[in-house]
Amino acid sequence: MSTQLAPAVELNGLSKRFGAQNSSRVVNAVNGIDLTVQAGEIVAFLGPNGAGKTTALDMLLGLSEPTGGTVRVLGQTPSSAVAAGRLAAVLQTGGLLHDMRVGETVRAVAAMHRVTSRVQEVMERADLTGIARRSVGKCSGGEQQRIKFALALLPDPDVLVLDEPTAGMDVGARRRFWDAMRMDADQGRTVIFATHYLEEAEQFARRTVLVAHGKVVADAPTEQLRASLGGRTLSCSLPEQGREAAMELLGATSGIADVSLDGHRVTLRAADSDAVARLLLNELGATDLEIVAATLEAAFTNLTED
Ligand SMILES: Nc1ncnc2c1ncn2[C@@H]1O[C@H](COP(=O)(O)OP(=O)(O)OP(=O)(O)O)[C@@H](O)[C@H]1O
Repeated sequence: MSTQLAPAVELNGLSKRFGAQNSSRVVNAVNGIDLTVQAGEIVAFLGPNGAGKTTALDMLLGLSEPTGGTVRVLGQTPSSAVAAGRLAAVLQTGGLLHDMRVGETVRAVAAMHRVTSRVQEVMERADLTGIARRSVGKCSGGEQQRIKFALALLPDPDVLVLDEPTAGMDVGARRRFWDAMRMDADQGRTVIFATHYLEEAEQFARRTVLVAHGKVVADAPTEQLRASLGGRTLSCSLPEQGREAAMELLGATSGIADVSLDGHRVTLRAADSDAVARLLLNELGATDLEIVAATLEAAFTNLTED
């Protein structure tokens, strides 16, 4: 990998319309995305089905032309970045030859790109050395994605794009895939990946770009996105004496939502959990306080609901 001054990725007003302009079947799949990703960042593209993630990534990779706006990768057009081996991808589609063995596949593509010296390293990075002699056709979906990951690593690209790389994998396969990815990303590569899995964004990306209806609806550190949008859930036991009055007070306090009582335990959501915890413990005699961060799922639902 080489150092560079230009941002890793720059999307300006990126748009893609399918269908003729005046036709009733026109789809604005991507609708004016502005995004700058600096070298070394790991960014999740998170969004529901049909949000426009794949369409945006295809343009970022130069696989399709925007109908509006521009794409620069490391200051170049996507196709020159790909040709220079600086941009590579793991896509959902795209064939591997099933009759070839895993190691053979990686060696053949390495020979094509004249990078045979990298075979061993990428086999290790993608956790393939244990299955090098297995036929590709006998590999599980997760293993086949790791083969594609190895092929993408061969040119030692500065920017790696992954479109839902773990779609269809079970939890264990997903974890092994991300373990391999994490080891690699620690080397300073820029990684942009599309996912439906909220926990993948949470566990792997420091920054999350939330996409809905072809637009960016949020772009923030993943941690911050979750905290600011979802707040936290607090639950505690309230003493019987004064419980009714306490419930009334909680219900009437701004910044507190969804107050409910189950037996002697009250559960609520709060934006400022520290302040509410103080209120519960110091003023209302609460005990056994539990505070849980909202999931990204909650943040996601808040933001993408029409
Ligand atoms: N070739 C095409 N012709 C017409 N419409 C298209 C075409 N490709 C995509 N679309 C539409 O554009 C919208 C965005 O699709 P896209 O595949 O980019 O979404 P996505 O966020 O990647 O979804 P998923 O998570 O399901 O892969 C969808 O409404 C889709 O039906």
